[in-house]
Amino acid sequence: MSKPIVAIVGRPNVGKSTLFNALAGEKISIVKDYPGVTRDRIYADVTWLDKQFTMIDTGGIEPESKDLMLSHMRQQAEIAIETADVIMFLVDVRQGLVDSDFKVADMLRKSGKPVVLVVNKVDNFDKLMPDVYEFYNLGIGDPIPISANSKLGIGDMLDEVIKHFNPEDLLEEEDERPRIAIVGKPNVGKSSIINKLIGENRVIVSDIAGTTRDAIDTVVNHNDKEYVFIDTAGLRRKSKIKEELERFSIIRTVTAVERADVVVMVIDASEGVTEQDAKIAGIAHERGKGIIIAVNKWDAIEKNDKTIYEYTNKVREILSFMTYAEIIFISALTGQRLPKLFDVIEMVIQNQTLRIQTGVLNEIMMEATAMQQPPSDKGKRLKLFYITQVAIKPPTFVIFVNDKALMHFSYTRYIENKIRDAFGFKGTSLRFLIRERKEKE
Ligand SMILES: Nc1nc2c(ncn2[C@@H]2O[C@H](COP(=O)(O)OP(=O)(O)OP(=O)(O)O)[C@@H](O)[C@H]2O)c(=O)[nH]1
Ligand SMILES: Nc1nc2c(ncn2[C@@H]2O[C@H](COP(=O)(O)OP(=O)(O)OP(=O)(O)O)[C@@H](O)[C@H]2O)c(=O)[nH]1
Repeated sequence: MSKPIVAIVGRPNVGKSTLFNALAGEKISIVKDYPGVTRDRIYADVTWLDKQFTMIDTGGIEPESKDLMLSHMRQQAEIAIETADVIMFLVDVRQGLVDSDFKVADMLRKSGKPVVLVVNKVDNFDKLMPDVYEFYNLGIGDPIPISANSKLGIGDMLDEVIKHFNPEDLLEEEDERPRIAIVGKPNVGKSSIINKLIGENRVIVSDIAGTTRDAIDTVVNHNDKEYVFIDTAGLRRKSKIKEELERFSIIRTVTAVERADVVVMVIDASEGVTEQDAKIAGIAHERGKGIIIAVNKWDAIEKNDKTIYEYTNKVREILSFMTYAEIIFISALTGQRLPKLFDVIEMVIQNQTLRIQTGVLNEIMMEATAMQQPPSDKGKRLKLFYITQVAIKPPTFVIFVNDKALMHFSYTRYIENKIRDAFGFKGTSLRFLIRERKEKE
C-alpha cells in the first residue's frame, strides 16, 4: 500500500533528530540489520491512530558557513516540495524568527503543498505561547507548539499532519496497472532501460552522472498490458558533497519504492555490488516489495561460460538478506534479455499476491516440525500449533506458538524455507508474525 510522504524541513539544531526519534521510536534506522549498511535517520515509518506515513528528513549535514545556510535551506525545501505530500516546517521558539525562515516559508507557500508549521522547544506552553504567536508572521498558517524533548503537543501536531492526507491519493491504489520502480545508483543505466523499453528516446541520456531530468512515470505496453514505470533517474540536484547526493538518492528511492509493486534494482555489471547498492536494496526489502536485481551493462564485461554463475553467487553473497530476489542479466544498450524482464515482473507480481490455503500450510508446518524438532530452552520446548496466511503484498503468515521467546529467528527461517520449497515465492519477501496461544489443557 502506498503511504503518504511527510518531509521535515528545518535549520540545523531546531530539533529535527529529536522529533524524528520521538515519532519513530526504535524503527528509525534504515536496513540496520544488514551488513555493510550504516544507521541513518533519513526516513522512518510513523503510525498515528489508524494512519501510517513515511517521514523523511530532507536536511542533511550542517552547512559550513552562515552564507551557505540559505542555499542549504532552499535545497531542503525543494526536495520536500518535489517529493512530499505534506511538509512539516520545523522552527525553534528559542532562536525565534530568522531571515531564512521567511525565504523558506515563501517557497513553501508558493508550492501550494500542504504545510504544517511546527514550533519546537516550547517546553512550557503557558510561558512561551506569546513567542509562538510571532511565527504567524511567516504567513503559512497556525504555528503548532511542541516540545520534541518532552513529547508535548506531538498528538495535536500529528492530527494536523494527517488532516492533509489526500483521499484522492487512494485512487492510485485503484489503478490496477502494475507499478514498477527502477532504482539504483546514478549512472547504472536506469533511464537507458526505460528508454529501451519504450523503444524511443524520450528521455535524454547522458554520460554524466545525475544529468537526466525529473522522475516521470512512464507507461509501457507489453503484450497488450500496460505497466507503469517509476523512474528515479535524474538526481538533478547539484551538490559537491557526497553525503548530500547520497541522501537525495535515498529520498528519491524511498518515495518511488513506496509507490511500487515491484522494484527493479539496477546494478552496474562493470562495478559489481557496492555499499550504496546494498542500502538501496535494503529499502525495497524492508518495505516488502517484489524485487528483481537487474545486472545491467552485461555487454560491457568480458565473460566466459562461468561468469553468470560466479556473478550470481557474488550478488547473493553481498545481498544475503534477500536471497529470494530474482536476478537477471541485461543490457539496455543492446536490448539483451530486456523482454524477459516483463516475464520476471509478471512472475514476481503473482508471487506477491499468492495465497496459500491454511490446510496446506499446516501440513507443511507439521511435516517440517516432525523432520526437525523445534528448539527448547530450560526444559521447555517450542510448540507450533497453527499457521495461516493473513495478507499478501508481501505474503504474511501468522504462526501460533506456545511461547514466543522460544521461536528463534533460525527456526522461523527454517519454516520459511520449507514454505519456499513448496511454493517458491520467488522475488518476494515473506513476513512471519509469531503469536502466543495458551496450550490446551
Ligand atoms: N529545550 C528543548 N531542547 C530541545 C528540544 N528538542 C530538541 N532540543 C535540543 O536541541 C538541540 C538540537 O536538536 P537536534 O534534534 O539535534 O536538532 P537537528 O535539527 O536534528 O539538528 P541537525 O542534526 O544539526 O540538523 C539538542 O541539544 C536537543 O536536545 C525541545 O523540545 N526543547
Ligand atoms: N555498455 C553499456 N552502457 C550502458 C548500458 N546502459 C546504460 N549505459 C550507459 O551508462 C550511462 C548512464 O546511463 P543512464 O541511463 O543515464 O543511467 P541512470 O541510472 O539513468 O543515471 P542517472 O540519471 O544519473 O541516475 C550512459 O552513458 C549509458 O549510455 C548498457 O547496457 N551497456
